[in-house]
Formats: sequence, C-alpha cells, structure tokens
Amino acid sequence: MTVFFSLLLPAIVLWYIYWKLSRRHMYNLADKLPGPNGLPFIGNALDLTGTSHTVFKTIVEKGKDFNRVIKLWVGPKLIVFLVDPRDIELVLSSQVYLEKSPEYRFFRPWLGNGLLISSGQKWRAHRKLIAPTFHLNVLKSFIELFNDNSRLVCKKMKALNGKTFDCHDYMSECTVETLLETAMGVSRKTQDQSGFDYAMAVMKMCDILHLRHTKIWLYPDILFNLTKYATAQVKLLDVIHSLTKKVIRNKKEAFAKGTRGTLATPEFIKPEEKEQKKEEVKKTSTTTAPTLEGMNFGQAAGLKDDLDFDDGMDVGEKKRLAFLDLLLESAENGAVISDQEIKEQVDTIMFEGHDTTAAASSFFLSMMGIHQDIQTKVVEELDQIFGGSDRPCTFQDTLEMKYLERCMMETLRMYPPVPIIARHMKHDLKLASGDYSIPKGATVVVATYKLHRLESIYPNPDKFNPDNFLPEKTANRHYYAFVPFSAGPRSCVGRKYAMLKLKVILSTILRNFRVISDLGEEDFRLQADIILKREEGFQIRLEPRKPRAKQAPAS
Ligand code: HEM
Repeated sequence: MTVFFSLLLPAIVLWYIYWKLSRRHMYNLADKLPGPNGLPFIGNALDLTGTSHTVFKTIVEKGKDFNRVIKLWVGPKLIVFLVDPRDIELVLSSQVYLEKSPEYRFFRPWLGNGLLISSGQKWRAHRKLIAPTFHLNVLKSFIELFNDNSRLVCKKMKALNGKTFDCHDYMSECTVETLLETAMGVSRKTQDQSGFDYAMAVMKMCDILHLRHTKIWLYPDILFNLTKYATAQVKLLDVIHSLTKKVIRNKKEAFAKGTRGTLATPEFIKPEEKEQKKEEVKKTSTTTAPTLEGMNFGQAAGLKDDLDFDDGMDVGEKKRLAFLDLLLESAENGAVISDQEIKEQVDTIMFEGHDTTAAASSFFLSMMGIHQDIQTKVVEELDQIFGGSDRPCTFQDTLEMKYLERCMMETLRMYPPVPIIARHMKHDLKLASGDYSIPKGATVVVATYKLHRLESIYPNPDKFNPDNFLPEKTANRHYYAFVPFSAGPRSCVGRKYAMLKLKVILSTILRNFRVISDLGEEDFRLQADIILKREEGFQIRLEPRKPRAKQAPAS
C-alpha cells in the first residue's frame, strides 16, 4: 500500500507534465487569441454560474469588450467564439469542420446518433436520404394541414377571452401536432394529450442539457448520474420516447394495412414553363438568393446547398414522400437504415422541428405586440392578399407576404432560436479576420446572436427594423452575416418547412387577432437553454379583429 501511494504522486505529476506538453501547441495558439482573463485551473468557468439568464447576460456583456474573436477557458476546455462573417464562412462552408463539438454528446440518450449529432459517412448517407423529404413539392402538400392546425390554435386562443397568456405553450403544442400530422403522417384522430406532454417534457429536458453545458462538474456522466437531474432525465426521456415510439408503431401498422403516404406530385409548373424556369435558375444560380418566385427561406442571399438543388423544376417526375413514409419505405427496400436509426431520426426531427419554430413564432408575436405600427403594416398586406375573406391560405398567398416575411427575418435576426452553433476543430484554422489561428482540439462557437447584432452590418442593431431585409439591403450583405438556420453542408434541413409553416400560422393569427404586449423589449430576460427563450415567458394578449368574416371551422 505504502509503495502504491509513494508511486502514485510521481505518476500523477508525470502524467500532468506529459498532458501539458502534449497541449503546448494549443496553448501557444490560444495565448494569441483575445479573451477575458480567467483563474488558474478553472479558467472562466465562474462566468457560467447562476441562472440561465445571468449566464446569457454575462457572456453578452463580456463579449462587448472584444471584437470578432473571443476566447474562453472552461477548465481545460478551450472555446473560441467567432463573430466575423468571414471567419464564420470558413467554418460553416467547410467540408472539413463538419463534426459537432463534444458537448452535443449530452443529447445522445435522447437523440441517439440522429442527423443533428452524427458525423462521417452515416451523417452523409442519412442527410441525402432525409433532405428530399423537405423538398418544396412535399411541403406544398402540407398547406392544408398547416391551415387546419393554425385555425385550431386560433380557436383555442379565442377561448382565452383577451386574458394575458404565455403564447409559447400554445405555439409548442401547435408545432408538435403539425409535425405529427405532416412529417410523421399521423392523423389527428389518433393523437391525444401526449403531444402536449411531449412539448413540456422537451422544455424540461433542454433545461437539464443547458445545465450540463454550463456547469463543468456535470460534464462527466459518472458525476451527473449521481444528481437529481439524472433521475429527472430518465423520467422525461420516458415521456419523449413514448411518443416517438408510438408514432413509429402506428405508422408501421398503417403500412401493414397497405396505407402508404405517397404524396401527390402536383404539376404546379406547366411543361412549357419548365424550360423557362430551368433557364432562369441557370441565370440566377450564382447571383441571387435561393428563392422560388420571391419566397425567401431564411438563407442569406446567394447561399445554396443541398436543399436548393431542384426547387421549381423537374416536379412531377420524382416520387416524393414525407419524412417518416420515406424512412420506412427505404428500410423495406433495403436502404441502410435500421429500426433504431429510424427512431433516432424521428426523435431528432420532432425536437429540431418543434422547439425552434415554437420559439421563432413566440418571439414574432411578442414583436408584433410591442410594435403596433409594424403589426398594422403586416395586417394591411394581409388585407390586400385576402380582401377580408376568411378563406384558408394558399401557397401563392405565402409568396405575396413580403412584409410579413421581412418581419419574420428581422425576428430571426434579433432573436435567433438557435443562438450558437458549435463545432469540434479537427485541424488548426487560420482566421480571415485577423492574424489568429484556432488550434486543433478547440471548440468553435458561431455566435449567431452577437453576429446578428453587429453595428457594422445592421445599423442600430437593437432596433426591430424589418427594412433590414429589403432586397437592396440583403443584396450587399455578406452571405454569412445572417445565419439563423446555419449555412453550408450542415445547414438546417427543415428551414423551408419552418418558413412556410410560420407564414401560414402567423398570418392566420394576425388575420384573426390584434396582438398586444404589455411588456417592452427592455423587459425581456433572455435565456439560451439550447433554444433561445424568455425567462418570464412570452406574455401577450389578443383582441379579436373587427370586422371579422365568419371563422371557418377547424377540421
Ligand atoms: C425557425 C425554425 C428553425 C431554426 C431557427 C432552425 C435552426 C437550425 C440550426 C441553426 C441548425 C444547425 C445546428 C447546428 O449545427 O448545431 C439546424 C439544424 C437542423 N435542423 Fe433546424 N431550425 C428550424 C426548424 C427546423 C425544422 C422545422 C426542422 C425539421 C422539420 C429542422 C431540422 C433540423 C435538422 C435535422 C438539423 C440537423 C441538420 C444536419 O446536421 O445535417 N429544423 N437548424
């Protein structure tokens, strides 16, 4: 025993020296990066203590003392925040820096190795399989369901009789149910309370994940598993996974009975228009945004990726399937996707597809409630499109909602639902904004929230100004200056789905109600629990609009 202990100390010292030496390259490069001073051993870890709102505020405040690159040490972990679009482009557009940072592993018990977390060949194969299920043709077939769900949430909100309420609860439930009906192809008739329970469980799960990201002592599983959070996580995952398992079970039963969800492939473009369209796409592919007749999908002007390759042409020639139908059919036809992988992808799409849009729509409604003059302009545009009728919204209508679209973009600029994106650096990266290099082994964070508030790009950046997205303003802006959906090969696979659904739901709410907020933006207590939220909730009131045409019943 004595021998063991007399050897233990020198062994630890030797290991520590070796460990320090092996990281010499990292320290050398890190020393040149600007950042707030930290304490020995723990670095800046104390800045990450306190409530979610306090942590968010501390990081935003500390960031103000630095320009475009900010370094933090959290214990032995080097984190580098990037704010310059030129540096962000180097990371997001790259085929090399595709690997998510190690902190994403906390999602693993929930999302397994789904699209958000996976890497390498598996990610590539599954992305190729899943991206076409969010093609515009598939999305167009969802419009009726988007309308139904929008009318249903309006009916529920009407029953509140003008009381102040947290619209995020309503938006969460609505987005979960819409996803179940559209991407998962589960009929509302088979849905129950589990959609609402799912949304609430996801919110609490995000709180736990956020705690693990910010509290260094919760990093090791061995310590985390001893805490009450681990027990809570098991219960929450039970609620979350029960829903996704039920969705897959129901769908498989429907398949067994021969009910397949092949979508109609509407010939929305006449044959003679196709050639013209191809020419237009060829001409515009290098100079303009990936839009279809003016539809902006939240991607910065000029950016294109795997979601943009054939929108607006070749429609009707390919069989298009909604997400879960395609995965199940692919599994049957021998494509490399197992039952476990299907479950992981369903969990991923259910999470990524609902919490982000719930936050985006709740921030949008808050903005409308605060900026009454802007809300009036949106409603004037809607009156022009619908002429006061209460008919459902069509795809063509969504193309005409230009001002509403600009308000959505401005909301995503000021309150990006995913406020940071993190990558693990497998190689050193020389930055474009200055004479800095990020060492291999560091975690790089694209600081979307701070990027979107750079004064040099968005004058008066804390002011809600939809004109920031006038075509002449976006045309001259750096591609990577607006990345609410990320960009490049790992960009958000659901961004077109999100933009279309948001247009239908938000226009329906504004056609029915005037939104009022008794709180101003200065009262917002932002917290970045994975998804950006307001600590105090999204409190608004609604007043029915007058004169109102008779409301169509929700189906
Ligand atoms: C306003 C709504 C949305 C926002 C702001 C948003 C934002 C983002 C961002 C920033 C990423 C990159 C995350 C990272 O690299 O860590 C991402 C990835 C992803 N999003 Fe979204 N998203 C939204 C809606 C959706 C919807 C509706 C779906 C699906 C129905 C979806 C599915 C995904 C998936 C699967 C990924 C991972 C893609 C990959 O790594 O290949 N998102 N999203």
